[in-house]
Amino acid sequence: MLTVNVDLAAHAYPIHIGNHLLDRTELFAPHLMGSTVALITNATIEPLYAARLRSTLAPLGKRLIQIVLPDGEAHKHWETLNFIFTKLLTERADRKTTLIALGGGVVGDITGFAAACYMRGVPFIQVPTTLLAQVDSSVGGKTGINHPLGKNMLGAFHQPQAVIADTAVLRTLPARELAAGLAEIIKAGAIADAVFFDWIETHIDALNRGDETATIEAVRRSCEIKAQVVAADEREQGRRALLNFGHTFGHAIEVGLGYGRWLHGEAVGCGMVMAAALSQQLGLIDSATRTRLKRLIAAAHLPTQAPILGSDRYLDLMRVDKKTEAEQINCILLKRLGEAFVMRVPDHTLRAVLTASTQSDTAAEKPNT
Ligand SMILES: NC(=O)c1ccc[n+]([C@@H]2O[C@H](COP(=O)([O-])OP(=O)(O)OC[C@H]3O[C@@H](n4cnc5c(N)ncnc54)[C@H](O)[C@@H]3O)[C@@H](O)[C@H]2O)c1
Ligand SMILES: O=C(O)C(=O)C[C@@H](O)[C@H](O)[C@H](O)COP(=O)(O)O
Ligand SMILES: [Zn+2]
Repeated sequence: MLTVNVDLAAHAYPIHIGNHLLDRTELFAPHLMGSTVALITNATIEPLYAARLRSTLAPLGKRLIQIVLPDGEAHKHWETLNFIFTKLLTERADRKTTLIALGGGVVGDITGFAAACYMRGVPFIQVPTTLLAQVDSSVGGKTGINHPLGKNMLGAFHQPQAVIADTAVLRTLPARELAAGLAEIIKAGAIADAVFFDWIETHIDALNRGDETATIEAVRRSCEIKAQVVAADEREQGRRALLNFGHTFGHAIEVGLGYGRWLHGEAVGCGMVMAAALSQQLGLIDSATRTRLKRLIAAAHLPTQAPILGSDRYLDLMRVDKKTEAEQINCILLKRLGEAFVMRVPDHTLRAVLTASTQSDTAAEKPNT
């Protein structure tokens, strides 16, 4: 096992990474506060891993409440959140109850938001079970739900007590979900670490087939990068916005097509290609750099051609982004591979890139199916 620390003064916490951590009672014990634990998972993960986690927790003698959510991005909304609150209240969960999120980013984001709200805040632990959740969503304390008009529009910053990432559970992850996780790994390299980006390029085949050593290294380095960014700027006043590379376009794709049609990682993969095109259009990077990023995203089996929504619709959707100020769209752009920055981009420049990115391939509307 290896551990990456998130050095936040008020609430620092460990990210434990390794195989079979789900069975290690001693990793959970220090982070369970009161007498009750609420294990929150979804209908797909429950039959795979919940019993194992329940027996890991059993020696600690806590009362255990289990809450099983419907699976999917389309359920990341207030009704599912309210379902959690109703269960917690019915079961008399008190304000020392620790919530445990066992699942991917959807379970993690909703559970974290439930923890931020329930009785004005209870502790929670992230047990991420997708590659995407292990490399990105379980770390950093962004929690929330979607609104029909915008992605992650309701939420809170609420840091977990710990992240326990059991890389062995990735063996049951469908290939399409593995690829989605690779998008956020590529993002970490593209915005912050050119050497890591090179490493991903040379290990992409190993990562695609879920090679254990390569996967653990990718999880470790991605978490390290995210932990550094979050420790420097927990509430996204500046540098943390770089973690949004590809997301201004990506979130527009997710909302525009309907939640769940493209996976978050697929939309972000394609969004990074679009952001690289924009960076080139603005004269920040050359075509060789843009092509390198696009090739890596394609090699990770992610879509590189944007779905056709129409430029006006894209711009409307992009303007809902949380980085927008006074109706002006802010994008994360590349200076080079390994270095990114935020810039306000005028609509006419975005329109040119949107037209070029969507003009040729209607098959892109449904990736990997
Ligand atoms: N909070 C953040 O910082 C942050 C960062 C990135 C993404 N996100 C959010 O995360 C979400 C995407 O997360 P995701 O990609 O994990 O998707 P997800 O949570 O929908 O999980 C993907 C699918 O894999 C299944 N699954 C999970 N673990 C499995 C396993 N071990 N074996 C078999 N199947 C398994 C799930 O049931 C689901 O069907 C989006 O809502 C996105 O907005 C949040
Ligand atoms: O942690 C962050 O900060 C990120 O931006 C990570 C992203 O990968 C993630 O998708 C996040 O939820 C997007 O944040 P949002 O504020 O744009 O909703
Ligand atoms: Zn993301």
